Amino acid sequence: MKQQASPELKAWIIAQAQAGCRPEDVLKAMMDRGWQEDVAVAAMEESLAEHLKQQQAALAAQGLAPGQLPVGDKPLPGPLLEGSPSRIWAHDKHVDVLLTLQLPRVVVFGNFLSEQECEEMKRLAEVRLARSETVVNETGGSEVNEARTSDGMFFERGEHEVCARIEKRIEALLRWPVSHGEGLQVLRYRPGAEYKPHYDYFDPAQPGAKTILARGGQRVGTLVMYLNSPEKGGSTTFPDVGLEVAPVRGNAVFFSYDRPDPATRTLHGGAPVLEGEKWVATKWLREGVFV
Ligand SMILES: O=C(O)CCC(=O)C(=O)O
Ligand SMILES: [Fe+2]
Repeated sequence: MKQQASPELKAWIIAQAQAGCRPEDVLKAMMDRGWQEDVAVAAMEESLAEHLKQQQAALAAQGLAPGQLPVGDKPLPGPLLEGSPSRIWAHDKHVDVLLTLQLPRVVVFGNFLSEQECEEMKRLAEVRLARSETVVNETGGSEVNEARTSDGMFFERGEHEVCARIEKRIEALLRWPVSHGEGLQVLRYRPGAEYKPHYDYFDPAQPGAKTILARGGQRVGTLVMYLNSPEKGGSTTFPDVGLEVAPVRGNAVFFSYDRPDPATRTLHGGAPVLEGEKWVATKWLREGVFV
C-alpha cells in the first residue's frame, strides 16, 4: 500500500532544512520512522521546491531579486531590479544598468557620474593625495603596502557639495541611507599599481575588529566608481567567478555581501594598471549608522 506524505511531514522537512540538517540525514530519519524511500524522496523534493517558490515570491513582493537575500531576511543594499530595467532614476539623474550577477551579487552601472563630477572629485582629492605622499617620503618611503600600491584619501561624508550629491544618488540607487555609509574614498593608481584580491568586509577574528565594528557594524556593500578610463589595464576583477569589470569613466560596480564569509564570493581586486593612471572613488555601506 502506497503511503501519502502529510502536510505535517512536509512542514517537518522544511524545518529540518532551515535548521541546517543534511538532506541525507533527513531522509534517513524519515525511513527510520517507517516512510518508504521513494515516498520520502518525493516528499523532500516537493516540500523544498514549494518552500523555495514561496521564498522567491516573498522576495519579489519586496522588489528584491532572488539571491539578494540568500539566507534569513537580513536587509542588504541594492538597486530595485524588478522587471529588469535598463536604467534607473537615482535622485537627480538616470543611471544605466549594464550587468547583473546573482552570486556574487554584482551590478555594473553606466553613467553613474558625470564627466564634471569625475573631474571635480579628482581635483578635490589630489591635494590630499600629494600631502600623504610627502609624509611617506619623509619617513624614508618604506610604508609601501605590497598588496595595495595606490595612493588614497578619505572625504568626510558630505564634505563638499559634490560628495553630498553623489551620496544622495547612492542612497536612492542602492536604497541605503546616507547615514549608513562611510565617507567617500579616492584612490589613484599609477602605472604598475594594483590592489591584490581581497574582501571588503572586516574579519571578525582580527584583533581590531571590535573597535572597527563599533562604528556602524559590518560592511555589507561596496560601490566602486571610476573617475577616469586608464589607457590599459586596471579592471576590477572577481577571481572566484572570472569576472572583469572594465574601468570606464562615470561607470560604477556594486557588490554586496550578507556576511563576512568567502562564500559570498566577493573576493575582488584592482588589476595592475598597464598604461596611464586609474582613479576610483569607493563608497562602503555599513549595516548600521556609521559614526
Ligand atoms: O580599484 C578597484 O578596481 C577596486 C578597489 C577596491 O577594491 C576597494 O577600494 O576596496
Ligand atoms: Fe575592495
